Amino acid sequence: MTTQNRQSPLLEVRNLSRTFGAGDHIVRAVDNVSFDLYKGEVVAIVGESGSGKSTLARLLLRLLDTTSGEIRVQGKDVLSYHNHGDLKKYWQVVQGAFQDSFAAFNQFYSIRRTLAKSLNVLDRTLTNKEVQERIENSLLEVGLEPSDILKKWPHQLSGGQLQRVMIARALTVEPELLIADEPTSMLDASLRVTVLNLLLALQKRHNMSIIFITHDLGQANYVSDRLLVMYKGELVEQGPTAEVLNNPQHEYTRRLLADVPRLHRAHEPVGV
Ligand SMILES: Nc1ncnc2c1ncn2[C@@H]1O[C@H](COP(=O)(O)OP(=O)(O)OP(=O)(O)O)[C@@H](O)[C@H]1O
Repeated sequence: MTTQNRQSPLLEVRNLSRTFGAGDHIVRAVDNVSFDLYKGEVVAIVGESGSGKSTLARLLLRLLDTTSGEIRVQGKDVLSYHNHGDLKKYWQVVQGAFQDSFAAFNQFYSIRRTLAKSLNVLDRTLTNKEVQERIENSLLEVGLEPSDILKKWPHQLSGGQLQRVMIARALTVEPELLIADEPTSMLDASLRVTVLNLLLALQKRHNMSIIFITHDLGQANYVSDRLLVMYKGELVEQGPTAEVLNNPQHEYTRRLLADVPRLHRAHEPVGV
C-alpha cells in the first residue's frame, strides 16, 4: 500500500472551487482545493459535517459543475468532458460508492437488473456473456454469492450486503479510482470493519486507487496512506497519514484529534 509509482499522478486537482448561492448567502463548499493522487494510493479525506467532502466527491465524479479550477485524470482535462460519450468513458475510470446504498438502488429492479443496466449504460461494447461474467466476478470480489444475490430485490438485502453490492457495481467497470463517500456510515460496527477490509483488499488485488471520505479519523487512519483534512471547504492539511496524525500542523486537525483519544492505539479503526 506504499506509494511507489511516482511517475505522474492518476488524479491532479488544482484550485478547485464550488460555491452555492450568491452575495451575502454565498457558501464556499469547496474552496481552492489542490492535491494529487497516485496509482494504488488510498487517500482519506476527513472533516466534520459540512466541510465540503461530499461536494468535492461529486465534483471529482463530474456529477456537479465546478465554479473554477482544474481536474485532470491520467493527464486529461476532465472538465472538458461535456457530452455523454466522454462522461461514460470517464466513469469507466472513476467510480463512486456512497453512504446511503438503499437510496441508490431502484427498488423495482432486481440486483441482476441493476448491475447489468448500469454496466450496459457505461460500456455498450460488452456482450451479454461478458456483462454476466463481470457482474458475477464483482460480486465474488466483495464476498457475495452471485447465485444468491442476483435474484433478490434491494429490500431483501441487509445494509452491509447493499453496501457491498454498491461497491460491486462500481467494480464491474474495473475502475482505476474508486471514490467511497462515507461507505460505512449506515453500518453497524462489525460490518464497518468488513467494508474497510474489503476496500483494502481491493486496493491490494488491483492496485486500485481509493479516495475514502469520512468524518471519522480512526477509519481514515485504518485505511489510508495519505490524509487530507478539510475545514469549511478548504484543504487545511495534507500528508502521509501517520505524519499528519503524529504531528498535526493545523489547529483544526489538532482539534479533530483531541476528539479521538483512542486513535493512538496502533492500527485500530476507532469508531468502527
Ligand atoms: N446543493 C447545494 N445547495 C446549497 N448548498 C449546498 C449544496 N450542497 C452542499 N451545500 C453546502 O455546502 C457545504 C458543504 O456540504 P457537503 O455536503 O459537501 O459537506 P460534507 O463535509 O460532505 O458534510 P457531511 O459529512 O454532512 O456529508 C455545506 O455548507 C452545505 O450546506
